[in-house]
Amino acid sequence: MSTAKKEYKRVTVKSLVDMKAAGEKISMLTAYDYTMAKIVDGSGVDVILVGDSASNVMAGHETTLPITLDQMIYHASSVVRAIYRALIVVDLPFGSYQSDPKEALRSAIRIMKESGAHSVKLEGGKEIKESIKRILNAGIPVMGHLGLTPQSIYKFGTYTVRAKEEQEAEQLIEDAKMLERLGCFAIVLEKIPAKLAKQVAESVSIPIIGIGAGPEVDGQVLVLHDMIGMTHEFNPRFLRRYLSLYEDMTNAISKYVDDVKSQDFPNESESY
Ligand SMILES: Nc1nc2c(c(=O)[nH]1)N[C@@H](CNc1ccc(C(=O)N[C@@H](CCC(=O)O)C(=O)O)cc1)CN2
Ligand SMILES: CC(C)(CO)C(=O)C(=O)O
Ligand SMILES: [Mg+2]
Repeated sequence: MSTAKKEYKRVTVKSLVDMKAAGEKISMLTAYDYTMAKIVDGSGVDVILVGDSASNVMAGHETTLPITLDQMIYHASSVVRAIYRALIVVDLPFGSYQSDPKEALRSAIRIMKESGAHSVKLEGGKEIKESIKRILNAGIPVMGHLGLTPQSIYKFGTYTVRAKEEQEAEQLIEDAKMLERLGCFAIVLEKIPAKLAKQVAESVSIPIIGIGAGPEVDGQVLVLHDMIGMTHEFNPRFLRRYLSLYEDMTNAISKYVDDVKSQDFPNESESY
């Protein structure tokens, strides 16, 4: 056997739009490091998001606001080295795009140049229209993010369901149509009523990826550490856990501690 790597057909922004047209649902998960990204990519996930949720999950911050562009680039470059198939999206962190469109483009360019990722994601609608236009003009694919936008948590004060009022719902549909018109390749909808999410997915031809947005959208995204049960104190109803790694790891690590204390580890076959 040669040492040639298995050839994968890469997921592209175009293949995602084609998947929506064909009715094939899109799977998306976060990853922030090489080892996890390798497992996620090898499992067949279509899109890997290097989310600014790394601020919570990796760094232990209360919100996504503190993570920096340099830190996002570090996470993204680690993920890029791991993947063969998935499309990689990187969150532009808080403060790296809100000041003006030129700064937004500079930040997006740094991500593309220094990490090797394929696209960026920005939170917001009409208020960041000019920034999105500029980034798209430079040939950088953009994913939108509407509904619950964690970078503006202090504007709302809570993580409750968004766009329950008629006026907010109409604005959200308007924003989604605008993002499509500008040329975004997909939109994340976070924590909004399932009925509204369905309506948005039917109103645009680009894929709508939901998190807490019900089943009638074009794909789903979750934070990896949530769905494998490592973040056991995070329990929103939209989360389905596929493993209980917090407990399993605690048990395994406790066993290791016991084995060291009792001098069961290492044994003869584990020694030289
Ligand atoms: N790890 C983890 N961290 C994250 C996200 C995630 O996806 N998982 N996503 C972003 C934050 N988004 C949310 C979305 C929903 C909720 C949420 O639903 N929270 C309460 C309910 C809050 C309320 O109703 O007032 C709960 O049940 O846990 C919290 C953060 C960034 N950080
Ligand atoms: C998955 C999602 C949409 C949750 O807010 C995200 O943007 C992140 O992980 O940073
Ligand atoms: Mg994010």
